[in-house]
Amino acid sequence: MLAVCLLPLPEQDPTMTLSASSSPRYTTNSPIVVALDYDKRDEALAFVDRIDASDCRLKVGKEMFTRFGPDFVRELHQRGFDVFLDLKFHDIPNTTARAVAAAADLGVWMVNVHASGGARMMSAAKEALVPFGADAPLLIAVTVLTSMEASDLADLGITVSPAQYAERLAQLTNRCGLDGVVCSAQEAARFKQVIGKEFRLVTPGIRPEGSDAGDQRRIMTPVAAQAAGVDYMVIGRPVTRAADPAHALKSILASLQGL
Ligand SMILES: O=C(O)c1cc(=O)[nH]c(=O)n1[C@@H]1O[C@H](COP(=O)(O)O)[C@@H](O)[C@H]1O
Repeated sequence: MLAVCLLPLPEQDPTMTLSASSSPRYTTNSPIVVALDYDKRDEALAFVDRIDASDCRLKVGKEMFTRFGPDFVRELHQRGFDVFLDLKFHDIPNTTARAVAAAADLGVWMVNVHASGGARMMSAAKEALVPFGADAPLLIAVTVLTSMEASDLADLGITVSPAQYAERLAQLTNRCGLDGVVCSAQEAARFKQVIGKEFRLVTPGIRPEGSDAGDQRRIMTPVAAQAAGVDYMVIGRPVTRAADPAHALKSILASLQGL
């Protein structure tokens, strides 16, 4: 099922350990997941080659996966990084379950589906990971995209607030036995309180003080997100579009360590 290849352990960081899986599963204390949304493979790898796998995990989303495919994920694994495969599956239960199993075969650390695909879809996805045992990736569900605000939901006929709708989807995700959700950091404190500390919260829409929100709407700074209890913060453009992306990542890490 999983291809077996031996990856060298980076010697410089004793906090990192490989699991039995063929891909890296590092226990890094870093809560940062950098969204590698580049349209050029070489540009993405030039950035990756300047950072350390103990500083962050990497997210491969629709753009890079569509351009460069599973081989790009394997390249990141070979460089020692854990990968969050962010393809936000949303389909009939059978198709979603098979896609999630394909992600597990690739050896990724985390994979996601849309919670709005419903309970049967999420349960099928969860079930598809059972044969992978301890090597299964974390399975999380997207609640309400961080780019959405109340008026966007109203257009869809949803009249509750983004926070209320996200909570409803998060509760459903939890009942289906998934590992956590993607939500806004603005919802994190409430979800930790009502769903529990073990339920992982992955939060995009992270913007360091003074950086451009762009298309994001429900945003928070890295420091505030950490204080709100998020487990993993997804950060893209504030790092990748910075004049010096590796330096931007280090600065955000330093701001978090100052807490
Ligand atoms: O699932 C995601 O990662 C995701 C969910 C969500 O609600 N909002 C969101 O922005 N994302 C992703 O997180 C990343 C955020 O990137 P930046 O806005 O550039 O920091 C993008 O790759 C999005 O696809």
